[in-house]
Amino acid sequence: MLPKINPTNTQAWFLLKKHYEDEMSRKQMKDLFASDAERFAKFSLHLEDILFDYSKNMLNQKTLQLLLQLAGDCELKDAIHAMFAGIKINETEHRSVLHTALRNFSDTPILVDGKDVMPLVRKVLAHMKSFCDDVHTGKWKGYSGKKIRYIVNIGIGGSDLGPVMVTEALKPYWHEDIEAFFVSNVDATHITETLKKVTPEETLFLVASKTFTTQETMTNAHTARQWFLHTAKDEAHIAKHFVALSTNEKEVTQFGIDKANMFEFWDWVGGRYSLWSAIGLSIALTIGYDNFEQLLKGAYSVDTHFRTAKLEKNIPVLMALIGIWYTNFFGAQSEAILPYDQYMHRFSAYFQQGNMESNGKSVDRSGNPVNYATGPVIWGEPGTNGQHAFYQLIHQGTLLIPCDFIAPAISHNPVGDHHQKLLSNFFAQTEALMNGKSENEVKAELVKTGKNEEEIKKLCPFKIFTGNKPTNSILVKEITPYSLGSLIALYEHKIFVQGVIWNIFSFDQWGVELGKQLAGNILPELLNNDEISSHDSSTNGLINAYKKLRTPL
Ligand SMILES: O=P(O)(O)OC[C@H]1O[C@@](O)(CO)[C@@H](O)[C@@H]1O
Repeated sequence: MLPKINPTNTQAWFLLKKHYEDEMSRKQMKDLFASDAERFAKFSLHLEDILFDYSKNMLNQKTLQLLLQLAGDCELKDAIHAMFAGIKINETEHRSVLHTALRNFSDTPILVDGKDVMPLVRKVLAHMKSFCDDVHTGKWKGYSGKKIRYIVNIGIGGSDLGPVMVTEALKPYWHEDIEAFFVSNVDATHITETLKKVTPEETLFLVASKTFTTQETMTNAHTARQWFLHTAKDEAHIAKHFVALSTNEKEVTQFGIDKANMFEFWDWVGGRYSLWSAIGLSIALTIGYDNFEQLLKGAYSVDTHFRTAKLEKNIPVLMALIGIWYTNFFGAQSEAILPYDQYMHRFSAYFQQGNMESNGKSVDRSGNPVNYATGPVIWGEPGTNGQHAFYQLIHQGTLLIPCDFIAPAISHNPVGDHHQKLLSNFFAQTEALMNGKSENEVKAELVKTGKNEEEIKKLCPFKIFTGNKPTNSILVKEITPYSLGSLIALYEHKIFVQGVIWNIFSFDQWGVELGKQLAGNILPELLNNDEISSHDSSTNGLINAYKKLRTPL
């Protein structure tokens, strides 16, 4: 069990509030730098090939000390131990939380209900490896004797976002004979457009679903099955072109996939934490099992850091505490993740689910409504594109938006000076957000343009940058399977730490149920032309308008 401590009742919270009101709410970051030449050295950390620079934040040593005291008051260390030890901290679903077991390269057994899960984990990994080898060598062929060339992963949420993000981020590592596609939306456009690009004889469908009951996934899987059989004819050929990634053997076999073609995982793996499991088969098939294993090892390295590093030197803990500082004391309501790497274009989307489905909660671990803010909105786009879309608001808007800037020092595509131009923006943006541009600096610039005093007076207010906009900078040597695994694990553990301190349950997702339930009620109403009056006037009005617009059934 996790402790049930309301963070606002801790001494640290009281002291942090006072520290914010008396000191930090009025502090200028540029003054913090001006008064301490060693600020960068003091507020940055290295973890293998990752540099985490948290110096461009609205904090000083006292802030950190109080945030770490908050972690102590909320018994964070015990919570970390509890997760790794397989204690059922997902209390509302009576489950352990052990995505870390999926990448446990130590000899340490991990017990769930008294049974070591590691033999099971290793058995599935071995099955994934041999399957990848068979597909890549052509030992596993399609029904007409052709090698598998196309992988189509059919899944949604955690059964899609992780594989998509990782295979996109690691495109330079793709197996030369494999092309991967991902279908998630129940909008038939997604499966229709994908099936245009593949052939039944050369395609392997991965039906990825922890529950194997998700409407979108099962609908798309049946459509893919019909499409396949239209050419292949014989249902016996299904076995060569459909595999299942799931915890639910009963539903898998009912769908018509042999359990020998099922790659299992377990209920102690949350959907949004499942890319390390059998859900990662699409990753392993696309980049090769050895690279998939490097991804696991990169995450394992961070797990070890997270479990053993002192809190003050613990990167995920610091990421989490800095986020709490802005969310709960500065009133920030969102955080931007801005990877300066085009391959990483789905990284922030991945953590929309990871973060918002974990910590988008308003009831604490005792079942009471919280009286403080919890999970922020997570969003972002790759740099430099974001600079031409929303940086105006980050620089000069009224909202405080803490940003994580991520960049590789080495590009996979070192064409001309492109990478240096990308990095010059990566460095410049956090500098500009921190320093801003003062009225005097603006006036001096405008004088040089030859504008008269009246024009300068009029224009000046619009060109001032207040600065003091907080950012973390994460500089990675290169985006590789290993370093990507590490980056993902850093954010996973940040989310865990925040959930512990916010006294919420981060590993269930009851909030996704109501919409699905009501959609199930409405679906049969759409399958006839009758006028509907069973809902509120808006829902009735919309449904009836739809029926008038569409071709009558
Ligand atoms: O893997 P599955 O069971 O098909 O669930 C898919 C997604 O649906 C959810 O919204 C839960 O219903 C996400 O938590 C999950 O990742």
